[in-house]
Amino acid sequence: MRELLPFLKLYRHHSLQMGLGIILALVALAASVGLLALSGWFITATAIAGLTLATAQAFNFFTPGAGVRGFSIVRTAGRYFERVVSHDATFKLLARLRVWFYGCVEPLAPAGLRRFRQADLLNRMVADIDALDNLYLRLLTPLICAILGVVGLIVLASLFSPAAVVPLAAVLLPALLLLPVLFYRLGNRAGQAVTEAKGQLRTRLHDYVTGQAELLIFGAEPTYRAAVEEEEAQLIRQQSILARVNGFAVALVTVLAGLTLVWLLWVTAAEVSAGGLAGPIMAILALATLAAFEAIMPLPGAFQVLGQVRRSAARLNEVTRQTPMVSFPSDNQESPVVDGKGVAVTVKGLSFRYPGMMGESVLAGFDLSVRAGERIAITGHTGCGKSTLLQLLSRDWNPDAGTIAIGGCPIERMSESTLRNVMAVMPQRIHVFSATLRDNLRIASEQASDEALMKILCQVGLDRLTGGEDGLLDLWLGQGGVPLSGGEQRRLGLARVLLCDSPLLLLDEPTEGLDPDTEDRILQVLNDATHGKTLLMVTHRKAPLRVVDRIVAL
Ligand SMILES: Nc1ncnc2c1ncn2[C@@H]1O[C@H](COP(=O)(O)OP(=O)(O)OP(=O)(O)O)[C@@H](O)[C@H]1O
Repeated sequence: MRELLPFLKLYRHHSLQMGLGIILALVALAASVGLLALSGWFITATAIAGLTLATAQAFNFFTPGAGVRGFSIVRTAGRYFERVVSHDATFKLLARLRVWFYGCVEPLAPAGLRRFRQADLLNRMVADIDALDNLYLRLLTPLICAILGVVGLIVLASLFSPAAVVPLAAVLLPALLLLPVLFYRLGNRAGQAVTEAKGQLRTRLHDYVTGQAELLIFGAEPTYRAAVEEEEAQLIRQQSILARVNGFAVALVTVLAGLTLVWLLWVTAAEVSAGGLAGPIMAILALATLAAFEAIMPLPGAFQVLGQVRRSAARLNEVTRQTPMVSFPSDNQESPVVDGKGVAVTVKGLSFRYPGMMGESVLAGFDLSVRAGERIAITGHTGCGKSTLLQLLSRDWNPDAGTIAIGGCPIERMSESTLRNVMAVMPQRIHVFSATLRDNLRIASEQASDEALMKILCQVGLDRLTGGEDGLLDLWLGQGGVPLSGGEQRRLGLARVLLCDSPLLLLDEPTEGLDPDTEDRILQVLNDATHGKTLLMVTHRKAPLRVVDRIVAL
């Protein structure tokens, strides 16, 4: 159960509200037992009172009638407020869990997240965190209610009939101890498998849907669909095991309730015949026993989901317990010196190999010295490490050996915000957010006015896109909206870089996929915009070499 500890610690922040939820659940349970018990007594006592006219006239119908109504109002109100309070606590808890999880994930990107597929990570973030709400709602609350409900019933029984304590204690106490253990064992393996299978199915489905075009073109769709169906069948198999265990739990508790009732009636009937116990009290005990089994009923289900909850917690811990490969000092230990509009970049003896990579290092003892305001192109055969160099400069990874200094300051001595502010990066793959064109641009400069955004769009030639209803900046991009061509995506990436106004620009293939005319135009913009700035541009093409001062072959 150690995997649950980090999450239980987060529960502390909402302990008051969660405690109130449990108290309200207990109030609702007590009212439920009271309602059944009093109703049983009332019906029996009324029947007995009705045997003679004298007793019928003397019988007080009003007080127990009011009691029945009172209990039913308290039960309804208790259940209502218990739901409101406990669900509100759960939502707050889920929000805290998500923020905490995101806080753990962020420093891992990108190096530490490489082993997780996107859909799998999303599944952990959504479904596995959701599963943790079971811990409070379906496990903790029913368990506490069941324990207190059973103890309360046995104490109540002991007040009226010591003989009734025997069947109640003999059945309810072992049930309280054994049902959780039994159903945890029965549901554990299938529960864990359900969590795992849901993750696998979502990941496969995501691949199947996003790769639909390729699958159809290459005729691989039936094979892929069969794999998705196999994952689904696996999930259904495990779910049906859980459903059978659940059915068994309901049957077992129902049989136990029936047997306990018969036993209780047997011993209390003897007491009633002997005159030691009033008939209506016997009815109270019988119906209170049935109500107590209502409190026991959720226990098997609760412990059945424990396997799923533990697996979800373990899957989240797999992510959160990783140490970030790159860590930044919280405060700047040194600041880079900006010379004019640019910064100098010095790389000495840089070596790097991706974790788990076989063969030679991507970079081995690489040196580079770039003056402030110098513009260089980095060329070399495919796979020689050009993009890796840019990623090392922006600290996506730490080098295995060697040093990098920007503006005379070693990059590991800069806080993350200083490093991000000193450079603007255009990566090889541009991420287009499912958002408006304006929002996609504003990730580079939150304060940029619409005029500034339009000016940049004109410069990179994206002003010719067909605008949304409210104008070009409101055009919806991304998966759900208008897809951009490869060349348009590159120009969006370039527009972001130009908006940043940083002294150091790292551009990875900025003109890839552009026709010669557009490329010329973009290079002209780049030439004008990068005067005085330091530019490191990775390229395979000849045209961009026109705008640089020096070419470095890797
Ligand atoms: N995240 C990664 N994990 C493991 N290996 C990687 C990773 N990224 C790149 N590589 C490998 O490192 C080598 C250098 O990759 P890199 O992307 O830096 O090359 P490049 O020179 O930019 O290539 P291209 O010109 O094709 O873009 C390649 O062999 C590549 O397969």
